[in-house]
Amino acid sequence: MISVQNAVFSYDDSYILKGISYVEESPIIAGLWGRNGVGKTTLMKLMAGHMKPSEGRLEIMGQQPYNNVKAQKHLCYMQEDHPFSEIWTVRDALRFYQYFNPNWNQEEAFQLLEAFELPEKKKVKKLSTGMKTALQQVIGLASHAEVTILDEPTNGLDAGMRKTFYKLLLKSYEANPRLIVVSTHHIEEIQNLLDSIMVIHEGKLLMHKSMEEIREMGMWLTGESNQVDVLVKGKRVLEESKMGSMKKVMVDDVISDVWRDHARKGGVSLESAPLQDYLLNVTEKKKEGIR
Ligand SMILES: Nc1ncnc2c1ncn2[C@@H]1O[C@H](COP(=O)(O)OP(=O)(O)OP(=O)(O)O)[C@@H](O)[C@H]1O
Repeated sequence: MISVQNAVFSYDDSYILKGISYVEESPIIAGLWGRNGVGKTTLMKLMAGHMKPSEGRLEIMGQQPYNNVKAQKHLCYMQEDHPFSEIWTVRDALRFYQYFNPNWNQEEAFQLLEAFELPEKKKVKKLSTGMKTALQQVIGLASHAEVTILDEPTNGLDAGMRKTFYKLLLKSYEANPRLIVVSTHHIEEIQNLLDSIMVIHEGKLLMHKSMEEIREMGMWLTGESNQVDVLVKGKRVLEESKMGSMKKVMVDDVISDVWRDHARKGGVSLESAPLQDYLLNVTEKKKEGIR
């Protein structure tokens, strides 16, 4: 459905993406995560055909997306702060995207408008930031495009609206599975909806894993400093803190029976690291080190 082969992108002489390869062959909800400014939007714009890679090749449903109407028929890209015409009402915006999206589901569009409490007759330019984001997600979901790309779909949404969005995203996907790529900073909130995650770091794809795999990664060990030090010797430590004689250390490894056994013998407690903390640590430059 999406194939990205060694995509490179630079603005003038500044390289943003330094060779990204990514293939998604079946309908799933895929997360895209990375620190601010790493190039998530850039990658999404390349996938959506809004920009051309400096090198490499991209295909959406077998078609290269840049400047290609055939590929655009399979695609719906809702970028952050999506440009809408100044004179449009909410209804006009729906009509416009209905025209360009052959799989558009009008019934779902109206249900989504209602769920987000978006008034059809209101001018888009008069919507609040959160309401405008909600409108973008109504369009993205109602498009039923084979490849739907949502850039920061919860930007400006309050906690209640984010919850509504997650519920509607899952409902829409389950009724009509397609490839939905979602970039997000709210990884803890959305992780239960995702099937896989891509992590971009320093212009490269640092990880592309299933959620089952990535949830297992990273663990905290807490106990007497000397015991913890023995256990983490030779391991990749991502974060540590001391409280008196106690130490808490995050290790880049997966909890296993061997770890459980060693931890029990050393009187050290073991727990899995929250995903966001793990990702922040593996994308931090200088803190980690091998013991
Ligand atoms: N038009 C442009 N000209 C030059 N540099 C740009 C332009 N647009 C973006 N950049 C730079 O490209 C890099 C990647 O930007 P991008 O918006 O893709 O990152 P992002 O991961 O989506 O960030 P965020 O999480 O903050 O939204 C940034 O360093 C940004 O400053």
